[in-house]
Amino acid sequence: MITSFEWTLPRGTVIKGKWKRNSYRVERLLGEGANGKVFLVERQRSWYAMKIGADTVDLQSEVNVLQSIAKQRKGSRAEPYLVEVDDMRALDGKEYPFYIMRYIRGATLSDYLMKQGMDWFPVVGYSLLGKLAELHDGGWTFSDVKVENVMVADYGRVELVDYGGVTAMGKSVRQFTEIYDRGYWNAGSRTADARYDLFSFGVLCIQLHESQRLAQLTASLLPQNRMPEELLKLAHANPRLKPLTGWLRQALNGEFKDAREAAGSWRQWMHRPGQRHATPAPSWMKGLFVASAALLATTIYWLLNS
Ligand SMILES: Nc1ncnc2c1ncn2[C@@H]1O[C@H](COP(=O)(O)OP(=O)(O)OP(=O)(O)O)[C@@H](O)[C@H]1O
Repeated sequence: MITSFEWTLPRGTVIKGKWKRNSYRVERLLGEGANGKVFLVERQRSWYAMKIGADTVDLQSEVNVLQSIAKQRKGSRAEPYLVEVDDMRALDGKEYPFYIMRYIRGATLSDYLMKQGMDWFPVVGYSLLGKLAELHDGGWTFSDVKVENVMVADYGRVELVDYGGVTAMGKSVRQFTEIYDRGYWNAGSRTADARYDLFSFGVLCIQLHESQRLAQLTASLLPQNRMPEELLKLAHANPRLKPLTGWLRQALNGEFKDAREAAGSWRQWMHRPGQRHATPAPSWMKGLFVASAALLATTIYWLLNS
């Protein structure tokens, strides 16, 4: 595996693309991984995310996928994800490829749930299934579904990041993370299909609720004993996941036809009697409530005094 480069870009650094000549001002590092570093950058008062690649070939294949997805979505009203592709020269004198993408203003999945509460898990899960279904409709699998690659914006709206693993259906999955991988759990091949992502989604649900036990399990199991049944035991022992065991069994055993069917079944689970719903009021509504209460108090005070 190619590891990321060592240097970083201090706040205020201006990056000028070698070919397109557009300039971007660095605000801060958003994250980094095996394929490169992602910075928050500004250009003409708009924020973007800039991914600088450690390896030209890897970044190019990610860009190719993003370009194909963009072509398929041409005409859609959604803001494009891929904005620009270029090269830059770093202080070490070497050239690095980069691409500019839409900045996703949100928290990572685990941070979001930690802050907003686990009652948001069903909503977020449903939104993620919808995102996967959209990608599958275009003939792609995300392939590297994992907690780190899911960001959540307001009201539980999910965005996927890191398109480095996206694979055309029927091809071999190239980028995956062991514990989320169907092959690792002896539950099927590494051929990209909708069920591959649904399997990883199932592991993600367990990872969010039982990360420690899942880590212990993977450390203790012999490779031949890794089976979906072991994952389901973890789910069954968790009070929040227990009611979802039936759904998880279908996802982990590849029994859903596609992500839409899985999402439909998830929705039924969400709306089953007794399920707690996350329906917090939007912040503007809370603000409005506070303002009205203050206005009422002032009016009463004024009436009493006049
Ligand atoms: N468009 C974006 N908007 C906001 N944050 C982003 C965006 N893209 C990436 N990030 C942040 O940067 C982190 C690293 O990005 P990314 O996963 O693409 O890098 P990577 O090198 O491919 O990582 P990995 O080793 O997981 O493959 C993400 O986990 C996320 O926190």
